[in-house]
Amino acid sequence: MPWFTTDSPSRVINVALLGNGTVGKEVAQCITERHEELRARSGVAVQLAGVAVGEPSRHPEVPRSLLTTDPYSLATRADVDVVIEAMGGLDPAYPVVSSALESGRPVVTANKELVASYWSQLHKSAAAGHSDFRYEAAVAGAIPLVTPLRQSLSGDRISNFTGILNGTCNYILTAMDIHDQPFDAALQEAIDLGYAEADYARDVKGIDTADKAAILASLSFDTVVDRAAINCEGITNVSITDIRSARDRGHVIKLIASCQRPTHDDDNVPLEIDVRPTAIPRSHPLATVSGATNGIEIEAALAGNLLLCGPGAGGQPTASAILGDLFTVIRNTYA
Ligand SMILES: NC(=O)C1=CN([C@@H]2O[C@H](COP(=O)(O)OP(=O)(O)OC[C@H]3O[C@@H](n4cnc5c(N)ncnc54)[C@H](O)[C@@H]3O)[C@@H](O)[C@H]2O)C=CC1
Ligand SMILES: N[C@@H](CC=O)C(=O)O
Repeated sequence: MPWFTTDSPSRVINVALLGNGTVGKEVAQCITERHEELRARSGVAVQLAGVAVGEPSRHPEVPRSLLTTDPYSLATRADVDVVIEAMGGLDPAYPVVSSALESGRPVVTANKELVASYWSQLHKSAAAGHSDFRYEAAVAGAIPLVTPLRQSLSGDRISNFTGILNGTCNYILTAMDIHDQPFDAALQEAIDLGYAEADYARDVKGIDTADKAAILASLSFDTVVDRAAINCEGITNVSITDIRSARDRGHVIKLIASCQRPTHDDDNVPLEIDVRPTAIPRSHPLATVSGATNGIEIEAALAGNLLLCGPGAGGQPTASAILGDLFTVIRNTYA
């Protein structure tokens, strides 16, 4: 039984893929190599209409006819049904994604900086164009988190969350703790494994974690978080001595993001989002979350304590979340 029934049994969905780096490459590979399997399972044929990149010569595996350096023209082309944005950054991502949404095209993005910085504007663009807007891949890689917050937990009342939301930082801290590895060597490994942002300062300074925490807080507490107001401290000042001294006390240092619902539901009381390296006891559930894995504890009135863990960075885990969103928007828009 296919996932969708459409007006045409051979419905073709044309996807504009913006970005063919660590994440985009994996998405492109799944769409092309698993085309028949996905068609049999879903009931629609998903194909790449084009791939926007910075330098076409660096992508010999993509047919030249599909490559473009103009993401705006590709995303708003008349034959494009869905846009997947995996370029990163704000420019041109913001004007391209908002135009696609306003013109009625559903958009799936992995770009947390974009979603956190332009939360209200992008949701307004989606509403104006009656377009589905999905960003599961933007927070904690493959862990289903955005969809559970938007759907499964929407009738509950979340009181707080605490999480490890950056794979690069957790990889570095784990390597320093378990292997006594120097910071720079561990960072280089995280970059080589495809975990780090194009500008790795966003990871190690805690900026990426703050973007993700802002998205989670907006979803958890039905509010619009002022991203610019979040103070964050990254892991650049965490030394091997700090790690060893925490270890001697039975603790482990993690980059923790936390947020609590204000005690009074008063719009004037700002949400406090905290991002900082924190020594937690080895018995804490997040203490065993190691390497590029992410983990988040969510406390809700009815559900109680939830602990979600899984691969938080890397091309394949992120592609998993993007493909899930892709089939959700196809189901919502074309089925
Ligand atoms: N690498 C990871 O583990 C994860 C990354 N993400 C997010 O996914 C997005 C992409 O990340 P990566 O694939 O790691 O980055 P990347 O740097 O490996 O790839 C970026 C791609 O976008 C293209 N691009 C950049 N600017 C462009 C422009 N102006 N016009 C056309 N193409 C352009 C580049 O040519 C490249 O193909 C970012 O928003 C990142 O935060 C999200 C979850 C995990
Ligand atoms: N650079 C990010 C990638 C995933 O969001 C990280 O390390 O977590």
